[in-house]
Amino acid sequence: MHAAIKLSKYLKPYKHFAILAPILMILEVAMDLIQPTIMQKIIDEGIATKDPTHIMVMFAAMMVCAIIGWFGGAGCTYFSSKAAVNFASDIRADLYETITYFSNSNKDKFTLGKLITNLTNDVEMLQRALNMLLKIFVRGPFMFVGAVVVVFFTARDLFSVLFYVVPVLIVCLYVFIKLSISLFRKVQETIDVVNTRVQENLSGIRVIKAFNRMRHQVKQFAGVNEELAKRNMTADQVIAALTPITQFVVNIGIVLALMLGVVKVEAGAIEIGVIVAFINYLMMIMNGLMSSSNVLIQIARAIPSAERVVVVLEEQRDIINAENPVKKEIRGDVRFENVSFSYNKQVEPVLKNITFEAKAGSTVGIIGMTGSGKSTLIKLLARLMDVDEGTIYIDDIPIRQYDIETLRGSLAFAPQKATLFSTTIEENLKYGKSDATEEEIQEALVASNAYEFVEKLDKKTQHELTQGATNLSGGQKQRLAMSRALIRKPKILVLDDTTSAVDSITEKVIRKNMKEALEGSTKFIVSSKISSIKHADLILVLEDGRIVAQGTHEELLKTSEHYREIVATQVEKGGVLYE
Ligand SMILES: Nc1ncnc2c1ncn2[C@@H]1O[C@H](COP(=O)(O)OP(=O)(O)OP(=O)(O)O)[C@@H](O)[C@H]1O
Repeated sequence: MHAAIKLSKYLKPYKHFAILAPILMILEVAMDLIQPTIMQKIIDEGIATKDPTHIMVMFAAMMVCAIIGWFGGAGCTYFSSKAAVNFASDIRADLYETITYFSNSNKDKFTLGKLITNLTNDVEMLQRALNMLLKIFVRGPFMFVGAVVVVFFTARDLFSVLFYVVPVLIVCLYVFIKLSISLFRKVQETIDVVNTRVQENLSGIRVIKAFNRMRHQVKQFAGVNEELAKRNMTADQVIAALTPITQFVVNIGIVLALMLGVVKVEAGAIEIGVIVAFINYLMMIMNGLMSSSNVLIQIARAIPSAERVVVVLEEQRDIINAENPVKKEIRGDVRFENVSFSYNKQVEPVLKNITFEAKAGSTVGIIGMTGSGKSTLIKLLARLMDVDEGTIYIDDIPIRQYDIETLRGSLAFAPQKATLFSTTIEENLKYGKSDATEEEIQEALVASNAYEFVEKLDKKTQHELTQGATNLSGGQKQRLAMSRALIRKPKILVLDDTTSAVDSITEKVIRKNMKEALEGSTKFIVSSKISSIKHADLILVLEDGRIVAQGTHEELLKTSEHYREIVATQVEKGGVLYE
């Protein structure tokens, strides 16, 4: 419930619609409530006394009520939908923005499947609940109370029937609401599991095929799918049983009313029309109670969704701007001073006491065993995470003091996994520089040695990439990701193992082009290949999160046993060292 209150701020801009909708609904219900009384008057005062004028007048009154009621109902639907759709759309937009700004550690707290459920299913659930709340929540109680009051004044002789019927109806509905809340909560949890499975299976479809695990995956999915179907079925069956049971209770009420009514009519206490009107009101009482319970069920279903949405919206961004952040242009001097970092604060740090200095325009090569902390080190430079201890300086200013946009705007990052988007090659490059000209695009493609293969494509830079750029080879993807970084002409360029899928001749060309294109930029090149980093002005050798040696290739050959070992292994394996 707390979560629902927190989300109520999203309704504020649409409060006029949210107020108008129930008011119009009251109008519709009021008109509905008048109808049986008019009908009673037609029977008792018109038909019984054979007075056609009275019948016509009452009929006209009935029509007027019906038209006003229709306007009330239609207006309520229009305004409630407007409020609910906009409310949900704003929440969805905020969720998307929050997730987009998530840092690595924020993101690690949620599975992708769960975030997708948040953005789709949960928001949809909130929209439906609000729509129903605005439309029916007023209708149900108002119709119930209205019908009871009207019966009290117009059919008091039959009022006692309500004492038997209404409590039974209320108990039935209470049991159903309780049952359906717990059933729908289980459905929601299973949807989460299904979404996570779908997301994981589809993104890993190639691995699944390569390992011939299709049957296993299909079987595994069938398991969760069956569970979801079972839970949905149980919940639906419970809801479906509600109508016949309440109808049965109401039918008993009608029989009671008829039995009592016949006695009263024979005794001359009431007219027949009163019985007809009473039966109508009894149906309204049932409808009123049922629609109230439907709304309560829908709200109960939406509460877990609201809670999950609020958890994401309230996730504190851990990478934020300092007060009065520095926005000055970056030159590119980088200094790490005793930097330590851990993903999980409970365990040993992934990086320990990292200290080095790189002058603007120089090239830093980072090499080390897998898992030694190379990618982590450069992610810290882009402030994708913040250091736990020590300080990273750029141009002698701690990076925490920079405006994040200024910092990231001066930096270009080509990550280990070349993530490209499902749009054209040109648009992908424009992620690097949104206003890039045709010429700049060509230049960047040439620098990363991607020009030739792009030229061979039918539509060249207008070639559409599939999701995950599966219509490109690994090396082509890497080169496009590099073009996207190079097009920015950044002050600091970070390439995280971006040539692992590129042959050594192509790599040599790229290195040469990059040197020319980015003369003044500081370049960080992470690689497991000596050939990729041996030309660097400074090479950092990482082992188990520590820098065990640093210097130029020649210096390290003399001073570092560890470096010599890496070189020796790569020579043994036929690595190209001296091209
Ligand atoms: N998001 C994360 N959450 C928790 N631990 C992580 C995370 N990312 C990396 N690690 C751990 O941090 C350590 C360093 O990882 P990192 O990716 O920096 O190594 P690396 O040297 O770049 O390895 P590789 O050459 O295989 O890419 C590893 O032990 C890894 O398991």
